[in-house]
Amino acid sequence: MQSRITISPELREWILATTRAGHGVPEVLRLMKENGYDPRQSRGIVAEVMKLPLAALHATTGNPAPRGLRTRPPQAPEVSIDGHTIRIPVSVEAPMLRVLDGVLTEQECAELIGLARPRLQRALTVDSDGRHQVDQRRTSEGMFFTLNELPLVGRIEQRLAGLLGVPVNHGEGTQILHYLPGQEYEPHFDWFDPDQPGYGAITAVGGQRIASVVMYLNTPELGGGTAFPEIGLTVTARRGTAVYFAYESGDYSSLHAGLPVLRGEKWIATKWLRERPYRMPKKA
Ligand SMILES: O=C(O)CCC(=O)C(=O)O
Ligand SMILES: [Fe+2]
Repeated sequence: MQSRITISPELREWILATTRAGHGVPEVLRLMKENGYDPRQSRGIVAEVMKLPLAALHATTGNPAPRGLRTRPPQAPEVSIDGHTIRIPVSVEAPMLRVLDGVLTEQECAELIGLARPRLQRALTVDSDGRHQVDQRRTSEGMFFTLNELPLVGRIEQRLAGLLGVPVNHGEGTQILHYLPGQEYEPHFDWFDPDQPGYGAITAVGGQRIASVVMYLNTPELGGGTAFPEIGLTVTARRGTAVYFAYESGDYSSLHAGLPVLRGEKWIATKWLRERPYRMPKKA
């Protein structure tokens, strides 16, 4: 498991000396990339060394599109929405994260699994060109519902929109994933890397991702939780519960992983939200 990045004294000193010598943040980031640093982590490192908020650093590295919408984190102990009482037993501020108990009813979970099962395919991830491709880091099977594809799907989208204060049309289609014993989703970020060549294409519609909601549709017998290794948190996969977390691009505290299922199976529905209205790109 990846652990929190440690910043060596040498690197810290080099960043400070380079900026003192008059080089700007973009130049520092470029040099770090040339020397093999992961650009996604470099921003966080530079922000920390220079005691700058990450958002200020994005301004200096030229993010052309204006900042879009952000989610409104629901507050503990509970929120009532759409006739459901959603309890919030765990809150974290960095990354912004809430565990949401009772987002879905048992019946809704069972119905989603039943609808998704015949449509499962080897799960895909978005590659740097914005195309969907088989990803070795993710061994599960999955499928997507389009926005408001069925009354049940639309109802859940409305519920999440009300809960997080972001209109339904900022959501990507709900994704269902199915994991068998041994299958997992290795540590990753859900935000798109601004330094990847395909970033412009991926974010042309909808902009950057701003938050994820992972809803557990069943309770695996053993394993299968969602781990946040930077903060040492593992959320238990439990039918009807969800974990919501919000992030900015470059926020490495939002690193997370679907831990291997050890016994039984695991079904989740994932909702990714964008900063601007989003619609599915047309098939090529
Ligand atoms: O399976 C999990 O617990 C995490 C899933 C996830 O990270 C994702 O769908 O982006
Ligand atoms: Fe994820």
